Amino acid sequence: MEDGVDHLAFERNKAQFDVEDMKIIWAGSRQDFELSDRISRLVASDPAFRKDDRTTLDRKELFKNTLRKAAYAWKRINELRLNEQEAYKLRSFVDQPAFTDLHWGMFVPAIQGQGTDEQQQKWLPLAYRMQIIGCYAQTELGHGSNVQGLETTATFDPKTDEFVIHSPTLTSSKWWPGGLGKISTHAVAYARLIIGGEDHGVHGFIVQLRSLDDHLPLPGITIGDIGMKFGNAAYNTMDNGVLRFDHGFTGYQRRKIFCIATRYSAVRRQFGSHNGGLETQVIDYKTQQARLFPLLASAYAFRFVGGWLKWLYMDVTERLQANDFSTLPEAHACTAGLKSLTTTATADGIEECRKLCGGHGYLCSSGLPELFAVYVPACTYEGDNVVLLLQVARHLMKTVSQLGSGNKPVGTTAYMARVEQLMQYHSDVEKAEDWLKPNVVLEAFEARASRMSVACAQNLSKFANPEEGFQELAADLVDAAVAHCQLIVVSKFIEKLQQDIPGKGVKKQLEVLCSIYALFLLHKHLGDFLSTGCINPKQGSLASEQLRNLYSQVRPNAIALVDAFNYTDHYLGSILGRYDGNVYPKLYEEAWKDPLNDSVVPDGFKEYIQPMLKQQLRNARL
Ligand SMILES: Cc1cc2nc3c(=O)[nH]c(=O)nc-3n(C[C@H](O)[C@H](O)[C@H](O)COP(=O)(O)OP(=O)(O)OC[C@H]3O[C@@H](n4cnc5c(N)ncnc54)[C@H](O)[C@@H]3O)c2cc1C
Repeated sequence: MEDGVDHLAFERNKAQFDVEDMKIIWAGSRQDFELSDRISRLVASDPAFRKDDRTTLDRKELFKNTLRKAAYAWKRINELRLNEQEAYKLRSFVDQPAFTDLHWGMFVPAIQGQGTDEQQQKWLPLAYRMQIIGCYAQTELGHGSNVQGLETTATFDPKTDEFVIHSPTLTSSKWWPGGLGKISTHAVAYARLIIGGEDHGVHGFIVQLRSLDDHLPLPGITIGDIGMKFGNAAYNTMDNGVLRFDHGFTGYQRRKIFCIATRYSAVRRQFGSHNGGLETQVIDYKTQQARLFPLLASAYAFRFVGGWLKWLYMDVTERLQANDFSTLPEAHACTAGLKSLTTTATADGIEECRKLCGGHGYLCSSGLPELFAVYVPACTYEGDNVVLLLQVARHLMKTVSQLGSGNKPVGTTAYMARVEQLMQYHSDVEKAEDWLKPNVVLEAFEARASRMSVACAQNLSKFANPEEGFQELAADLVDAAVAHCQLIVVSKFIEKLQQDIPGKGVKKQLEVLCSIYALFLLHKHLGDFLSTGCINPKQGSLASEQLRNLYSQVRPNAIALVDAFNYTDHYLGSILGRYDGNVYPKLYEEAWKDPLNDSVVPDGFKEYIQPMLKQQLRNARL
């Protein structure tokens, strides 16, 4: 394999659609594509942003390296006069979790969203210029999901007109906030508001943590990093912190893996050589396709539901401004459920992709171990995924209970209004191709979701105490919530396909991917569809037959479909996923860069190994 050669060119020539057109669809618009393309190339071409040495650095070196990159990124953002959107893209393509993520993603939005006018005027200009650096300090050692259980207190002192923030117990120590451990000068800290001895529940307070001159913690504040986390490098670039107040005073990557696993599956060959010819590309094994292509389809499905979520957010914001709260509970359930569904599927998908890449997927140079370690906590932070699904289930139970009351279900629960019809539904699929009809798929998903919700509601009604019933039936409720959320993703993919989609062959590919996504879910959750009586066993096997046909259709397009993500090799950070497919020489080259290969004879040989070989361990100093 030579350098400068596109080893995947034969794969790219097979594509039945125009990959440049798909890049635009993937990005959302030509403008979004051009922006991402420009900024990702800017980052990739700047040696200051190199990241291939990350897994070999010790924690202190890694952390300092993160600080340097964050400072350099901010310098470039100012020098190039990047706007907010460009700056956000630049930080994303630097691709190294840092305190700045929390500053811009949680601290600033918390002040914008929850601060008073006075607080906004005081703190936002400083935060925008990074003259103060902030974090979001909510979780405590004793409580994460249960926000109402937080123990930190903020007691109003009328004599000084100040809030006294205090950590009364060990378990009240703030624990986990990113950027808190070593860097943040300020925090939006959540504490119980106590006025005149009365507890007014949990509120956010802007608290200064460190001196703006010498960075030392302010009096009464004990602060530090919570220690090493999962994996090498990975999230260890972040100073997740611990904080205790002793009466101190006060005043917010999944597609990479699919790209890596798809490209490598086309490069990797095992068995099947005839008369000394080439062996079989592992991507041509049907088992590889059945594991890989649903993941590829999910990347597109989640991309489109993500675009729709943006719209939902804007819609709810506009309504709130007009004092219209009618869609808020449904929008909350929707965002909570989709966060849970997509992060769980992606975390599981990363491990599947590692296995799809065989042994080499276990090497840090594959990029997969680091991606795994960085990504998996997303199932926990910003709301534990099971806790979030239980919130969705509560909303679904409320929706079902109100069905007869004239309270019409809105948005993504609107299908529930047809519950009587959906309870009578029996799929009319007779042949495998029937499963390609969007309405056939949609109705089956609607019937399954509504029947699972109705069954839960019926079982709940058997309990004298509804809360006891909710606890007892929690696992079934979570399954019902998952069914509802999967319906949302499938329906939004289908809606996207009803729009005008320009570009040669693009729409056809998206139709194939949409069918794969939906039929794979149906295959995986066949038990749900059968036990609720939405489909019969024969129709289940017709869906599996159609799925196999669809895998054959996507096969020639697989490489082009991941090329459409338009990732630079820098951003992808994986030898297995290289655009040019030149995997083996680069893996070999990379191995020699490991610090263990700095010397031919390893440190420790003389003291420990030589005495063993020479049968002199008895006298050795161990
Ligand atoms: C990498 C990382 C970064 C983070 N960054 C921040 C940050 O910047 N700021 C911040 O404030 N916090 C941060 N956190 C904390 C994060 O928000 C919490 O970890 C999260 O909210 C989950 O809470 P927990 O850890 O208490 O889990 P727990 O709630 O203790 O969950 C433990 C188990 O109990 C289950 N469980 C909990 N409640 C229920 C229930 N009612 N019914 C059924 N099952 C239940 C959960 O499903 C889970 O299986 C971060 C965490 C991580 C891992």
